[in-house]
Amino acid sequence: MATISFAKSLVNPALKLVLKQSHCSHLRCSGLPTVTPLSIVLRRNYAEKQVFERTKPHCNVGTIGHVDHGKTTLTAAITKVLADQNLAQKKGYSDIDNAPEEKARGITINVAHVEYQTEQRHYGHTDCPGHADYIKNMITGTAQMDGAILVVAATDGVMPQTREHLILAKQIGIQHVVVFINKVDAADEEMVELVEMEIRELMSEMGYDGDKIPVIKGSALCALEGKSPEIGADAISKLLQEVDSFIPTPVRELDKPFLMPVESVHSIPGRGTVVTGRLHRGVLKKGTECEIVGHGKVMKTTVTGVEMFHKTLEEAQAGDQLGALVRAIKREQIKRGMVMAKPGTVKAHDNIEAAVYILSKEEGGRSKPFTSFIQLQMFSMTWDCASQVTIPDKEMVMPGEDAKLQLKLVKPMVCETGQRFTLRLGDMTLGTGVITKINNNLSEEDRIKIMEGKKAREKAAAKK
Ligand SMILES: Nc1nc2c(ncn2[C@@H]2O[C@H](COP(=O)(O)OP(=O)(O)OP(=O)(O)O)[C@@H](O)[C@H]2O)c(=O)[nH]1
Ligand SMILES: [Mg+2]
Repeated sequence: MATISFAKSLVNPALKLVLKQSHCSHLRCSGLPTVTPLSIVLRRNYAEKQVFERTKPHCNVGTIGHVDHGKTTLTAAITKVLADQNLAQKKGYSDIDNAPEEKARGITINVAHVEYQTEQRHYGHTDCPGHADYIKNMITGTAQMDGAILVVAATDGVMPQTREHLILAKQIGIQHVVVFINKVDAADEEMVELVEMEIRELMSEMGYDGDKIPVIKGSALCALEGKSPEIGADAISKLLQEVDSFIPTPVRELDKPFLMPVESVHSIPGRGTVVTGRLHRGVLKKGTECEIVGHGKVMKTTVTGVEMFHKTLEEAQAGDQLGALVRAIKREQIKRGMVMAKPGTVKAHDNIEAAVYILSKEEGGRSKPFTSFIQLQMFSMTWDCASQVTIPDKEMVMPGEDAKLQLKLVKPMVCETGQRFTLRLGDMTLGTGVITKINNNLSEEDRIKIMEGKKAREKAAAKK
């Protein structure tokens, strides 16, 4: 967030509104520091003025793949090829590999944000220096990717981290992946073909359309060094064409159905009940029908007025902090943590799966591992709820590790796949995660068991 306000303070005030309506609102509601998109919309011209140049749609991509397969070399090569067409600033390998440290929810991630544009779009591109950084970045969404470029070296083929990054990409909802088979200068043709078959098979196994996925073969190093254009610069241009056409431009937050997590509720004499919060996505107008969901309730109502800074307004947009006057609902019926949304677009769930990163001790986490049946408090949007944890595929999770977890909540709360959350134990943040799957809601019997477990643990804690 600090970066965003810094960037905003550089903007001519007349441009603030434009920024707010375009990208900032989207950034602000992501709740995590994101650097690239703003650096894209803000460009320094040399008369020392900031100029707003939003001429093309924006898309976030990143390189993923096994260690040493050439992700950073490819990132540098892309900027070089585009710089030759005046579409990017050339970044050297070391500019990218010395990625600055970033902190998201206490988690330290080394991540390089590079920007460039093609004729079609602006891009924010993420490259991380190490495997652990990729895992953390994908889970915490330090730079959310709308699509990914999977780099596979022709000399090695599919390797463990190729798989691991792809599994995670699929789980967290990255639906579009373009493959770059790298290092073809160092492998014979037959080998390259075998690697292509192997990768298409793996993509199908992961639930992607392995036959249709674009696979480009080339050499990032040749492109970076300006050698053998047919496998160098030309292959990079081909890759970028595929990225342009295969990865769709994301739907802007403003175009999605509205959703506002409830922060607080007030009763205003003579007017009624006002719900406050920040509009997470979409637009909200006076007269809109809405549903208020969470804490085991679903209520229908109509928004009869929208206010910002004590002034009424016609329409609030994603990112706005607002108050919404609602018809015929009492203050006592609405609670923080519920979600106000377009009817039928959100549901409360209590049985979910997630990809989670557990903080190491140095990152502020605890020093001990945990096992199944630990009870953790889950925080997401404005709600928090006790949850019982199951680790389906290992004995325990160590600090500094990532894991797949099943979380059973003591009451249904609004959850969606791709939604991010943190897990806390007492006053300590244990980890952060993203919802990857929603399972059928718990039976009454299951819920009672979890509640009993919760009470027993509370009793034990009180005794201590
Ligand atoms: N022969 C050949 N070598 C390449 C090519 N691309 C990258 N390399 C070399 O492969 C090595 C690893 O490249 P990087 O770009 O650092 O790989 P990476 O995937 O970013 O590695 P990590 O960030 O450590 O996971 C370097 O020595 C590169 O020079 C290529 O097209 N051909
Ligand atoms: Mg690298």
